[in-house]
Amino acid sequence: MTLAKAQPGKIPATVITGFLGAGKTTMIRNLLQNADGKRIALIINEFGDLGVDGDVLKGCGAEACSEEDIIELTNGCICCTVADDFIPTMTKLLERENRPDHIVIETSGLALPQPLVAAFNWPDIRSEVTVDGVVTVVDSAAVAAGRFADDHDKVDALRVVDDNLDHESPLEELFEDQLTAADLIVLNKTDLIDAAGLKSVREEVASRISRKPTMIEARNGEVAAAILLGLGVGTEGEIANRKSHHELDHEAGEEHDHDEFDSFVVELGPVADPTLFVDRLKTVIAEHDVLRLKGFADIPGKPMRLLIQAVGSRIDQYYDRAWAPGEARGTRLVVIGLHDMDEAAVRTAISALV
Ligand SMILES: Nc1nc2c(ncn2[C@@H]2O[C@H](COP(=O)(O)OP(=O)(O)OP(=O)(O)O)[C@@H](O)[C@H]2O)c(=O)[nH]1
Repeated sequence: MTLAKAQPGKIPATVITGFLGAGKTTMIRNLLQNADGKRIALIINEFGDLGVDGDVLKGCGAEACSEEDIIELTNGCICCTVADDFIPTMTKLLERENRPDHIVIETSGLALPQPLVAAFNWPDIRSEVTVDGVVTVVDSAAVAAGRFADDHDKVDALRVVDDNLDHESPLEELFEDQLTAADLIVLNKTDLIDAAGLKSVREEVASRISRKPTMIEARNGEVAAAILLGLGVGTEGEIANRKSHHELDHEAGEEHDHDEFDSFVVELGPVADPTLFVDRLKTVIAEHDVLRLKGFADIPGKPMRLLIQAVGSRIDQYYDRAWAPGEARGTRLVVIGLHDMDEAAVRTAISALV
């Protein structure tokens, strides 16, 4: 890949984006464990009030990135808090005596990468850092299952009765916006689909964007550091040509917000039977169309907490670390869905599982 536009003296920053649960944190964890001796500072932005990603990454014990190099931005989606949150964080990072070799930024699964990349054109940042590249992680199984494809016939039919329906679904728009910003697309979770499925995912992804960024395939986010880092694009100089739906709408007078999505945290007591709990959780997720659920469960008699990760109704679980001395044991799950998700009903359904 070309290094022509790499800027000597500036710290390269890689922006990693992709929809909820695509595998961004998993890919970064793998990167930190195989960083070819680079010292990496990590800025993580998560949607939902429970820093699960930060916890997962801090617990990975990789030498490339100590705990002080992991910075969590928790005041909402990074694309909306660029001036208040991201710029001051970057400035502080750059003032450090011991500067990192590379900065990796994980956006929330609901963030538009464009405003973040554009922030690298701010004078204080531009002189010191450049965007090495934007990497968009795709959940190939979710694409194959039609998660991001609107039923256009249905929408067209609804539009006949409601002219205000001029938007694609929020999922479809975000999916396209995150692809539009990409310098490299990682088609992840290839283990969950067959070769024919993967071929149609490639075609579908390609059909969503006019540019042709490189597309690679991965499982469990296993992509070599030499591929992810060192793209040398300087994306901040090109981002004006990769406008999101929201920027285009904004030019037409509409504002961007995250009202289309909602999140809340459910706190529960101990979970006596984790197998049964997870099994029933799948049903709750499917019935209420929960997009993403993640958190930790307290299993009586176990010294470790159980990490629960659901993307749609596919759930992974493993004991990730021991409860720390003095740490209050408890079950805490963050739930993310579309804004019309019935929070009270989901809370009641999940609470009934323990
Ligand atoms: N089967 C399979 N599961 C995967 C793969 N990559 C990630 N996962 C699982 O998918 C779930 C979500 O992965 P994350 O890495 O947390 O996804 P994310 O994009 O960081 O999620 P958000 O930060 O919530 O947007 C976890 O349970 C992962 O173990 C993969 O290639 N195959």
